[in-house]
Formats: sequence, structure tokens, C-alpha cells
Amino acid sequence: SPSLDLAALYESNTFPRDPNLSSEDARILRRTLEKREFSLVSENDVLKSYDYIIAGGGLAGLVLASRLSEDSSRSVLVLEAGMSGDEVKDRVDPPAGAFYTSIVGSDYDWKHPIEPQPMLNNRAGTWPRGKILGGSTAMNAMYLVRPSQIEVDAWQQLLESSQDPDVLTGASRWNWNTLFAAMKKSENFTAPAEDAWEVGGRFPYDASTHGSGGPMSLSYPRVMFSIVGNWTGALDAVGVPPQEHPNGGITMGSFISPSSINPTNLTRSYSRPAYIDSLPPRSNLHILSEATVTKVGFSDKVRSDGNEVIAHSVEFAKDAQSTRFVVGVDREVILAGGPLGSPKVLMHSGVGPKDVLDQIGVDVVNDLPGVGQHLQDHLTAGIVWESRVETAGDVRAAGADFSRSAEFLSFINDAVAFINSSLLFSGNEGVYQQEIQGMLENGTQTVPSPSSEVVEGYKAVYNLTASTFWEGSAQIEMLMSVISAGQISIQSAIQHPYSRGRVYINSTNPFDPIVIDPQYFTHPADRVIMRQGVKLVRQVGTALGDLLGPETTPGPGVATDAEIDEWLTNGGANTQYHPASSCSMLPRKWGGVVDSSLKVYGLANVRVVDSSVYPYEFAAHLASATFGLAEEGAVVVRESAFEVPSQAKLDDKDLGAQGTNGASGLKSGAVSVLVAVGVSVVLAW
Ligand SMILES: Cc1cc2nc3c(=O)[nH]c(=O)nc-3n(C[C@H](O)[C@H](O)[C@H](O)COP(=O)(O)OP(=O)(O)OC[C@H]3O[C@@H](n4cnc5c(N)ncnc54)[C@H](O)[C@@H]3O)c2cc1C
Repeated sequence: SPSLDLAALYESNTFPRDPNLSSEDARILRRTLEKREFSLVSENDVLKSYDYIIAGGGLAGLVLASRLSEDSSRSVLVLEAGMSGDEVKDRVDPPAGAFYTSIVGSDYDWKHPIEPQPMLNNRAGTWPRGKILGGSTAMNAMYLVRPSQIEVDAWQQLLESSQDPDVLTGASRWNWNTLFAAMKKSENFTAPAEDAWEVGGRFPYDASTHGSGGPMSLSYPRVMFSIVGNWTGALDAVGVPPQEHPNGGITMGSFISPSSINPTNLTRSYSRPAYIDSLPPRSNLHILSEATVTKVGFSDKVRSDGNEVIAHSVEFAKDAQSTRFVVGVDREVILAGGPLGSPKVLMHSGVGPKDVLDQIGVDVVNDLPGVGQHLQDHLTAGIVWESRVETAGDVRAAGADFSRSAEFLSFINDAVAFINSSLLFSGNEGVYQQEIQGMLENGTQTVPSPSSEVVEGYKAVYNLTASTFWEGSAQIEMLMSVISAGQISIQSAIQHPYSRGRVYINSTNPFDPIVIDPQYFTHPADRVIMRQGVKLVRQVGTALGDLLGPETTPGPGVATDAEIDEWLTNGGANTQYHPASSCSMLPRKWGGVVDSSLKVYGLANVRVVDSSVYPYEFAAHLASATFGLAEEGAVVVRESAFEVPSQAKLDDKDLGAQGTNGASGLKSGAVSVLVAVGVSVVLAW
């Protein structure tokens, strides 16, 4: 029997860092404890109902799980479609796992196919997304950059400009001050190590713009490469000044971004280790992996005081062949499946555009044309040169012991620049702006929805993008990559696209893939902005001087506008992995899906809390903002007193396993046990 004092370990909250945990006994114990502490349960452990059911254990889902279960009187269930990820910890944990051991393309990746894109020569391809506890934060590139104050404040202004009561109340939550505080709440910042910082050219950072003591670690790689130190100087030479206070509200300029690295053990800090593994045991939190939410169930007996439909249950299954289970909800369902998962669950539940649902015979519970619409993504294109200086890729290729050390593996790309229209079009930005403003009607014709409401929302965001964001926010992000042997690349990524796509379902089987049509480059302005970014990237390459050799991709033969366009079309332009806005927080009359309290229109107790609710793309990678959004979302949920009335609840006989191939896996009578003894009692696991 193990000699460790479990109670003391629990109380001191030192697990799993206790040095005694090195013996075999302790290892086994640790695994057992990990399962308990981590609240990971099996189907048989799931109770018949929970206060909160969170669909999706990704970035936002695990933040919510952690924050909502702080209240021990509330029970929380997370249903995550992917595996727990314990088996691939070695591939996820090292920071450079983002590149060298990445789970992109593995069984932990949704590998969502996208529709052929006519403006990209019918190229299709896939969008990677994390299918694992931690979601896309378990596979992302670990940049932690914030949107700018102008963009976030515009969110509140946009909602208020609509004068719509659904978004007026609560609009004041969605501004820079609130999101900045929420993003900081999620963070624990550590400055770069002196020697690495020296190699990186003593780049500026501002600890006061970061949080301390929050769950998510952010810091810098333990090693740097000298060309990183040349980055801000090269950008300065082409007119893009260094940014001394990145992440403080003004992103314009060039800087070295912090990354989601835990500096104490040089591992990836993502939503699972940050928000879940670090928790003391919580008997009121259950997390079930390999559980795809197939639909939300609604009461047909009774509606809320506001005449809204009440969700009484969530259905889930391991895969298409497995038993479907139904678990009851006592307070709220929170969708956190990300910009593809959340609209999909809504549509399979009968909440979405009527034309889409009618076409495949899904009963319409709530005709909401905006579900799956307003989809935006960042497109990126990279210029590649031969390198004349050592890169991380060279060290890796040489294969010395150092290349396997935690220090080396903590290296992550981090040199970025955010560039607005005046820097991009140097003097001609007004001309381009006028042209784009005059193309609003062309844009509306490409909106992939028959709904005038969705078109109105497109117009509102378009006008904002072509005015406030044109000069005040970045049009292009540049990123330098030194992870390949013998080469250096610099990407140019469009940040505020005018093209709009959509996601929708074309089958009643929730295990069939969602249809994704990003409609890249359907608005011509996007191509012009991107082309301009490519030209500026080449100027940066020139400014880096003899650190770079000849350009290899696309090569000097691609020089004129027409040639650059052709290259972008035929292979140059690809996703930067930032889809957003498919369940936009906008007024219903603008094709919105959630109101300013993140609640789905027409539903009394279903919210969406993830990167699908942004009304427009930010000029930023989305993780930092989404940590803040989820922190704030948890506050919103906890403020609500809504309880599912007893007349709306599913009968006991309806809960549990559905279908023919299995007995109920859900814990019989567990609900009454909870009521009788309170949730502080440790359940039999
Ligand atoms: C390859 C890649 C690189 C990236 N690089 C960066 C970067 O460097 N910096 C940055 O800031 N951002 C980056 N991002 C983006 C960032 O990681 C995402 O924007 C962020 O994780 C979105 O959070 P989310 O909670 O909305 O979704 P996710 O984190 O994707 O979580 C959604 C979760 O829901 C689950 N799910 C979906 N449907 C269901 C269902 N029906 N039932 C149950 N579970 C379901 C999924 O499996 C997943 O775990 C990158 C993304 C990718 C894919």
C-alpha cells in the first residue's frame, strides 16, 4: 500500500510536484490520483443530471469548468469529443511540440475538411483543430498576443450602435477594460531568462501589461537565436516601429511575443494543465472524454417566463456506433465546442437557419439564421529564404544532445509585427479605403445566406472594418519562422478580412463532418491587402541583409501583382488557423446568435462561450482573448439564477442510455444522493 499521505498531499496542493513521487508505488498512486484529481470519469460515473453541462473541453470549456466548479454547491460536467490526451503528453508538453512533435494531423486533430475554394483554384485541404482535452491549445503555436484596445472597445460600440435591447444590456462588459482584466486574470507572467534575452537583442516587454498568479503560464523560450534579435531593427528600417508595450492595448509595430510556456519545467501551458490538472480534488466536477455531444434536448411542456425554450438535457455518444446517453441539466448548457463545434451542436439540436435544417429534415426548434454565418479566418502566405545564420531547425537537424534538451525544445517562434493601413500602403491608404468603402454592395452579394438579417450584420461589421479598423488596427500580421533547417520564412497574414464564409450541416448524423466554406478571397480587397503584405515582407527580407540568402519561395520569378496573385491562388495562401464568429454576438436583427450575456436567442438556458462569439476577427491570435472571454463568461454564468423548472425536466426514465445496445451507463439514483448529502461528499468513483 502506498506510503504517501494522500490527505496531506491534497491539502498542500503540491501534487504532482512532490519529490516523493518518484518511486514505482508513487507512480501508480500518482496515476490514480491524477484521474481523481483531474475529475476524469467514465460513462458509468456520469450522474443523471448536473447544474452545468459544458459541451467541449477545449480552451474555453476547461476555463469554465474550473471557474464554475469553484462553487462547491454546483455540479459541473464537461463532455469532450476527443481523448483525454494522457497518452500523448510527451508530444503535447514540450513547447516545441508545437512544431517537432505536433499532434496536428494525428488522431487528436479533427482534420476538418474544407470545401474547394473557387478563388484559390478550387484548393480544399483541412483545418486542424484540437480533439483532445485542452482543445486547440494542446496543438497551437503558443503565441500569446492580444487584440488592440480599439478593436475590443469597438465591440461594445457596435452592440450599442444597434440600439437593440438584447445587446444593449450587458454591452458594457465587452470592452477593453473588462477583457484586459480578464486576460490578465488568466495569466502568470515570467520575464525572459537573462542569457536568452541577451541573445534575443534585449527585446522590450512590459510585465505590467500581464497578470501574475493566474493559471496560464506565459514566458519566453529558454533559448533564442540571434536573428530574433535582428527582427525589430529590420522592421524599423521599413517603417514599422518597435512596440515597447505589446499586449497593453496597442499592438501596432514589431515585437517578440510571449508564449504559453511554463518556465519552471519548460512545458506547454494550455487549458488542461493550467485550469484542471492544477486543481485540488473537486467532487463536483466531472470530465468525460471521448464523449461527443450530439444534441441538446428541449422541453416541449413548458417555456421560461420570457417565453423561451428550456434545455433539459444533453445527448452524447462515443462514436456513431455507440450507445447514445442522455444527461439532465438543472441550470444551463454551455456550448464551448469552438467555431465549428458549437454551431454544429446548435444545428443538430434544431437551432439554426431554417433553410439548412429543412433541407435535411431536422425539426426546427428555433429559426436562427445567423448560426454558422459570419465565419471569418486569417489567411497567411510565407516568403522563404535560404538562411545565412543558425536556426533552430539547424540545431535540430544536427541532432546533438542539446537538440533534445528541454531548453532547446522550449524554443518557439515569437517574432511578430502588426501593421496598419498607413504602414502597408504608405501614403495611399486613403485611396484604398475609399475604394473598399465603395465596395460594400459587392460584398453583400457574396454573403452566403438568404437572410437579410445576416446581410445587415455583415454591413455593420464591414463599415466598422473599413473605417475604425482601417487605420486603428492591424491589416497584416508578420511572423518570422526559424524552425526549419537552412531556411527562414516570414509570413504575411490578413487580419480583418472582408470575405465571409459559413459552416452548416448537410446530414442528420452528428458524426458526419460539418461543411466548412470559408469563401476565401471572395471580396477582392482581401487579395489586395495580402498582396501588399507580401511586398512588405520582401522589404523586410532586404532589410535583414546578408543574414538571408536567396529567396526560394515563391522566388524572384514571382514579382508582378499578377504573378503574386497567381501564386497566392495556387498554393501561397493558406489558413492561419483562426476561424471565428460563427455564433456571433450581434443583435438578432443582424444575424446574431448570442446576446450580450452569451445566451442563444430564443433559448432560456443555453450559452455559447468560445471563439465563435466574436462579432469579427481580431487582429491577433485568438487564444489570449479567448482565455479572457471564458473567464468573463464564467462570471456571467455565475450571475444567473436560472434553474430548470421541475415541469420542464426530463423524467427519470428518459435519462440514461438511449437506443438498443446497452443498459443505462448513468449513475442510477445519484441525483437524489447529491440532494440528500450535498456535493461536498466524495462520490464513489
Ligand atoms: C494549428 C493551430 C495553431 C494555432 N496557433 C495559435 C497560436 O499560436 N496562438 C493563439 O493564440 N492561437 C492559436 N491558435 C488558435 C487557438 O488555439 C484557438 O483560437 C482557441 O483554442 C479557440 O478556443 P475555443 O475554446 O474556441 O476552441 P478549442 O480550443 O478548439 O476547443 C473546442 C473543444 O470542443 C471540442 N468539441 C467540439 N465539438 C464537440 C462536440 N460536439 N462534443 C464534445 N466536444 C466537442 C473539441 O474537441 C475541442 O476540444 C491555433 C490553432 C490551431 C488549430
